[in-house]
Amino acid sequence: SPPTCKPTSFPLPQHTCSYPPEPYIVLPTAGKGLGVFARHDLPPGTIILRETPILTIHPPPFKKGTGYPMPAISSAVRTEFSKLPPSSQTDILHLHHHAFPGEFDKGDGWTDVLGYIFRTNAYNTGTDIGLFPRIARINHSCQPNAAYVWNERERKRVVYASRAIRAGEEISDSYIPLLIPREERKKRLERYGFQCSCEACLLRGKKGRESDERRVEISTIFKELEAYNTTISSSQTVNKEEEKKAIDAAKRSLRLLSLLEKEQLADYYARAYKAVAVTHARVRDWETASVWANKGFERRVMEDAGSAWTVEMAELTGRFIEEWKRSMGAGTV
Ligand SMILES: C[S@@+](CC[C@H](N)C(=O)[O-])C[C@H]1O[C@@H](n2cnc3c(N)ncnc32)[C@H](O)[C@@H]1O
Repeated sequence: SPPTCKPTSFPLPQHTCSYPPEPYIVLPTAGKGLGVFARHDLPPGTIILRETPILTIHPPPFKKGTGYPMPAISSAVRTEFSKLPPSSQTDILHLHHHAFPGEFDKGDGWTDVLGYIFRTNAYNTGTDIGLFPRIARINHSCQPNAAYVWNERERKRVVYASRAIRAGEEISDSYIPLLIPREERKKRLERYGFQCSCEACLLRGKKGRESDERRVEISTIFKELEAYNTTISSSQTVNKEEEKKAIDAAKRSLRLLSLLEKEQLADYYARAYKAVAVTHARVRDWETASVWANKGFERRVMEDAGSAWTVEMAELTGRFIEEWKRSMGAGTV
């Protein structure tokens, strides 16, 4: 049951609650270190955490294959760390870190621990990379129930429930792109020092292959549809071939939805809803286009009400509804 605000041992102004009613609690897990758990049922869209980075660095150039060079990362982190107050330094030093066997013996040893902490916990902050000590306690899943967005205006990372989360359930997000097969995901997770044991990663044999195929197909359909959906105009004249292409694209967008739902990849729903809306606008099915544009808008709003994506979906929804009304003859004399 959700915790109640207990009376404090000293009087607070206007008897305010002594702690914010956070929707999560950090607890030890079985085999994953600490983890973040829902204190009560969290409907999709519930904001779980909003956090400003405690430390950021401007990343050195990324090297394909080997990633960011660790010595440069460590040195940048050490510089920023030294500017922080002791309480923030303690928060950072308490974070979990993973180092590969032998890394500590290679010379830099413990002086590099900040680099390993950073490698294990950091997230992007727009153009930089930063540490968020509370968000850092969220464990990974390849079928996560929470998603995140970087809010540039507030300079905060926002984590929200992307699916319904039950009270007591562990909250998970993803450290890696998810539209790749299990073996590739496994490789990408190596730097964090664990093997994912989410439902998707535990599938074996035929079921495992089918899940991999679905993820690759989702990625292919996104690429196809996003390349195709660059322009839409209600008054466009189309020849037979173009019309057929448009019908196929609308069908593919519905397949995309069903694949995403099967894989429960809610992180990608907003992107898919836009693809469904725009492909249906191209075949002048304004009702479907309006409904899915509005769903996309609702998803984007829950991430960040003021983002360019939210504004775009609001505009598309308005436009498609106008076309829908026109197609029904509404507004004509
Ligand atoms: C960003 S931290 C997450 C919080 C961490 N569990 C802690 O105790 O602070 C990343 C580390 O958590 C652990 N971890 C995260 N997701 C995991 C998972 N799905 N299975 C096992 N360990 C996981 C790994 O040790 C990883 O290096």
